[in-house]
Amino acid sequence: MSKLFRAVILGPPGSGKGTISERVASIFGLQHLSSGDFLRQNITANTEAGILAKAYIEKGALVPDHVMTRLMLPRLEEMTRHSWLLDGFPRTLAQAEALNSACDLDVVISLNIPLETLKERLRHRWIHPASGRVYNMCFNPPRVQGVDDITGEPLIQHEDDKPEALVARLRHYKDVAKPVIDLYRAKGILHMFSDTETDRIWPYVSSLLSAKIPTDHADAQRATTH
Ligand SMILES: Nc1nc2c(ncn2[C@@H]2O[C@H](COP(=O)(O)OP(=O)(O)O)[C@@H](O)[C@H]2O)c(=O)[nH]1
Ligand SMILES: Nc1ccn([C@@H]2O[C@H](COP(=O)(O)OP(=O)(O)O)[C@@H](O)[C@H]2O)c(=O)n1
Repeated sequence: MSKLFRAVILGPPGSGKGTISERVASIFGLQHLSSGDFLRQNITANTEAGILAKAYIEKGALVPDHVMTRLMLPRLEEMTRHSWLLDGFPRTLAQAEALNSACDLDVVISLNIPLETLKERLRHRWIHPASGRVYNMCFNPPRVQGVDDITGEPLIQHEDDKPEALVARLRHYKDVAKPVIDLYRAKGILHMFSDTETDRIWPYVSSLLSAKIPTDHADAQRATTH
């Protein structure tokens, strides 16, 4: 069996993790595991973890480490036969250490986007709450203003994407993420990308993954997903 590929994408809210992950999933055939989407599914399904997490997310706070690891590690267990790209987890050093003890990562992609750009993007970000689909009224608008392309249901804006909550949230992200980035840098698997546009970062991410992902594996994954 060809070797499985394990990657993590790190970056502040609005840095383009979801956007890049979707491209990686469709082009390289990796499973995109978004902890934010998984949290939202758990909230909708009223699971124990979902009920716990909801109170934190509504306040714009981070969900505690033990809740996140109890949610995500079993999810990764289910994926032992797949290659994946993990988006949104780990967010803290404790989460990174828990992930370390569960699996070996091949690559960590870290998105370094200027604060002004993040603020501008998140101001325009709207989501379809049931699916987690993300739109940007400038960069990636829905086909019909204000409604989801697939279901036609209304889009909403996260409380914590509204300008008042944003700056504090982005500052806090930086403090919490620094030791996680340092850990992966020390392991020699960190690849940092800096720009204001996803479309300019994408070619570099794509060539990194082309070089790292075994070709037979990428072909095999694509064959099973198409
Ligand atoms: N203007 C602009 N918006 C972008 C770009 N890349 C992503 N976005 C939008 O910025 C918002 C945040 O992107 P997302 O992928 O959700 O970031 P995440 O929070 O890191 O997962 C979304 O509304 C995206 O559609 C870009 O290069 N330019
Ligand atoms: N490891 C994680 C991932 C998400 N979350 C929470 O879930 C929310 C949505 O996560 P997300 O990854 O979809 O969105 P952003 O990081 O773009 O805000 C975050 O704003 C956090 O409140 C968390 O607390 N810990």
